[in-house]
Amino acid sequence: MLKVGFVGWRGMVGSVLMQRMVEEGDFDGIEPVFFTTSQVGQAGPDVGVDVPPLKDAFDRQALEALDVIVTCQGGDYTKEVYGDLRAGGWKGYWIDAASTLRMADEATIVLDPVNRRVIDDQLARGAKTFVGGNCTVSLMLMGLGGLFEAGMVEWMTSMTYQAASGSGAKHMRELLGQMGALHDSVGGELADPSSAILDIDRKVTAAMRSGEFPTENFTAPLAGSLLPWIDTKLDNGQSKEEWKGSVESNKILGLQDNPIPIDGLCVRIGAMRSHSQAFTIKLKQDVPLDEIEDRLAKHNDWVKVIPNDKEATIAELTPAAVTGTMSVPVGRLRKLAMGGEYLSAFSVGDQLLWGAAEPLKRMLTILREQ
Ligand SMILES: NC(=O)C1=CN([C@@H]2O[C@H](COP(=O)(O)OP(=O)(O)OC[C@H]3O[C@@H](n4cnc5c(N)ncnc54)[C@H](OP(=O)(O)O)[C@@H]3O)[C@@H](O)[C@H]2O)C=CC1
Ligand SMILES: N[C@@H](CC(=O)OP(=O)(O)O)C(=O)O
Repeated sequence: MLKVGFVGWRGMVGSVLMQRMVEEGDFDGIEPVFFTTSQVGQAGPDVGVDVPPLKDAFDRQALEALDVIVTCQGGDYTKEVYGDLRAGGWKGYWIDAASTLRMADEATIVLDPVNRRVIDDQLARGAKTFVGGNCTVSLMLMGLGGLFEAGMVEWMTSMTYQAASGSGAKHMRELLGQMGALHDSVGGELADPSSAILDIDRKVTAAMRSGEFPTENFTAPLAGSLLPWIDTKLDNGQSKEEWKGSVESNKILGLQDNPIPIDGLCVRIGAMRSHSQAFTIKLKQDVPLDEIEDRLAKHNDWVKVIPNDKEATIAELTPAAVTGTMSVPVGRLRKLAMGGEYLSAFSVGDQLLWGAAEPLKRMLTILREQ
């Protein structure tokens, strides 16, 4: 029976992972050990099987005794622990949500409905380090996997609409705080149907720009606004989030030697936990739309093609409809005015499920079934 250590299980990503593993009975047939950086000795989570008290996440001996370590603790933990463990000769499997190791040669980015072949090849070669992809990347590939599988894509842009959860739990709280502050600034006017909308707008804008507006985490208003920059700046002017869209996608697809150009702008919006993306896809050939829809729909069990009409789009292709579900709808499929080789698409997906926890959960299952 695999002895599996979980680090970061009580964080936001970790909690979603625990929830999914309990739902699918994934704790049967493994020996789970739970770790913490702050609550050593306290009771572990209720996952339906007996678990020992929480162990210290920096206890080398306890970590070295494991066959698998699954961590959602974040990049700082990975930096502090992974290198030393490997240098000390630990040969277990490391499954990680953080970006730290993704582009390292020894690491495989896991998204098995898209790259099971790559994962199996790496396992056969003795690879031991498996990392979940960036959320927008994983969600894009879950939605558009059929086109990549068929080798149809010449290049692609991805313009993202990313939810607050991608920045963490405090940011989700702050978004709601900002929404509340905006509402509070015009509570009286909203209760009065005859109040002038431009007065309401002026007051809301003043509230947003005031020193009291809660912006400690985002550093700027997000509610009622948006933030067209995510993560740090690279020398070429891309944000790091935009860079990931290209390098991680090609690594997942096993196309590093002949990468598909993928680029775009990453934007934070006031959604809670589902990321959306608008794509312009340059196809290698003018393929009929019905064939495209068919390939997309058949690629995996979670993608859902939404007809390109207003009712279906508004009912099914929004964060409000998708959050908390495993579904990755893709719609707004049509040929653009530039010509038959130019396809538009729009997709939505839960950033904490397929965007973070699910690929890790499934990698653990792949190891169990080996
Ligand atoms: N692949 C992807 O797209 C994504 C990856 N991530 C990765 O996952 C990492 C973790 O993200 P996220 O889950 O948002 O981080 P959280 O901040 O929610 O949790 C991280 C750790 O904080 C500690 N913690 C302290 N206070 C609390 C509290 N009140 N409730 C819960 N935990 C608490 C816990 O560690 P302890 O028990 O040791 O105190 C927990 O494991 C990120 O740093 C990132 O690397 C995140 C989002 C998406
Ligand atoms: N950066 C993503 C979330 C995230 O954690 O990404 P990564 O796993 O690549 O660091 C977002 O802000 O939406």
